[in-house]
Amino acid sequence: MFMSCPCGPFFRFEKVFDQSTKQDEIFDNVAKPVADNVLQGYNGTIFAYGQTGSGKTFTITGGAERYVDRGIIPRTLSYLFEQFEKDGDRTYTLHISYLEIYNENGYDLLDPKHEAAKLEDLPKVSLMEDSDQNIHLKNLSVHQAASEEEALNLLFLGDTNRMIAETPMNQASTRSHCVFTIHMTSRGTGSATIRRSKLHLVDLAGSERVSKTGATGVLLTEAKYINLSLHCLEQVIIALSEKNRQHIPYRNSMMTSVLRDSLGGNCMTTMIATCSVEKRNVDESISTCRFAQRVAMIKNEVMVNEELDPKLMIQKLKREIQQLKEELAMTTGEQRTDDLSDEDLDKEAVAAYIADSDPEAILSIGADMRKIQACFAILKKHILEKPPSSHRETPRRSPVQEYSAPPPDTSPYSNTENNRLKELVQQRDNEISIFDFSFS
Ligand SMILES: Nc1ncnc2c1ncn2[C@@H]1O[C@H](COP(=O)(O)OP(=O)(O)OP(=O)(O)O)[C@@H](O)[C@H]1O
Repeated sequence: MFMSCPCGPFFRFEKVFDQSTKQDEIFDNVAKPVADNVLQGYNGTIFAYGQTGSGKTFTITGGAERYVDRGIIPRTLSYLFEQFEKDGDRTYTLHISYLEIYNENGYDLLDPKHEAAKLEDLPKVSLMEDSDQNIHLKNLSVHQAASEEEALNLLFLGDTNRMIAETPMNQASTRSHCVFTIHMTSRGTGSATIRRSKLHLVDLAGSERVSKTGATGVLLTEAKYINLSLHCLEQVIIALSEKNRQHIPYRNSMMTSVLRDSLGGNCMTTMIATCSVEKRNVDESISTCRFAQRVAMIKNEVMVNEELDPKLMIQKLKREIQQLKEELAMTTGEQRTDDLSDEDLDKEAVAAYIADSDPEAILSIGADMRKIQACFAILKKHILEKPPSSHRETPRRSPVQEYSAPPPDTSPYSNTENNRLKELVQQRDNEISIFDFSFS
């Protein structure tokens, strides 16, 4: 679709919606494809950008008066729960967080103790970066919603907490950025793999230039912060749309830090540019279109976010070990415990082997990982206890004289098969230790 004015620049967009467009059409065209991808395990972001009063909040949250005016957030929640019901093969869990960024400070809109309180009373959210440069939001609460109703109640709580201030431009203007995030996890029945995806639904503050708002005092400060953060957003967008650009200035504002993944990361991002059709706002509308055009040039690479559930993995490995032990007992004809008793290993034969200076001496202990490990332990202890200078030469003895040959293999399986099974048991044991260690 194209958008142009007779005398001005020419823009090309994926789709253009006019004033008569209804909310269900916006949802079907814009939000539903993103929600479908989130259900598949991809991250998604939808953000609305445009000047004050152009319809960002109406598009993202909706109008409060009529049910048909519900915006993208309530419709997406409703759609997701509908899909959870339909999909009998997977179990879904949904959590919600709601962040407001006002004058470069983050606030948790879902703190139940502070309903309708002053914004400054809400818990302050700060940014933390881990060693892998992932951004974490400290103090932002995340709430589970088990049904559409619970999710809508959270949205309502957050919206009640949103800061509303009056400016000459608009009587109910949002002077902050709001990020409503749906965190979703899902697991296929009996599978140890979990999918985690996130959907950010973002309502940015008005993008108009400070001079146009006629603001002074606190409102001027707000406008400056808004302009600054939108400027930072613009800088990030420009950097991302330039080929071979090394440094992307995400850290310059809280908004770009939070949306780091959505802009140029592992995320399917959709921007809705809201424009006023009034003649006096034409400059702002052109500036919004220019920004949208730049955003459209960014190419993100996305992947499904899948990981192994450590608890289920441990259970699975333990089951596998038990089965392997049973199989091993069948092939060797002996029930083996994890511990090695004194009778199991001929320690004297091991000591004689260590003392034997014949480089070709052989120690036969059978194909038993427990015995092999015990021999290594004895050998190590011996090396650590005896300094090299104290080694004494021992008379050469023939290994044939000293040790009897291993018993013939009478089992229906070969030694190679037994060894393979024992090694598998050992390998699984090691994997469990790693998992136990990681989650202890
Ligand atoms: N498509 C629409 N249909 C009907 N009313 C609309 C539509 N879009 C916006 N409005 C109305 O216009 C007014 C301003 O819209 P809205 O609050 O969504 O603007 P905004 O871009 O979010 O402004 P701000 O930047 O100040 O938050 C509201 O009263 C809203 O109900």
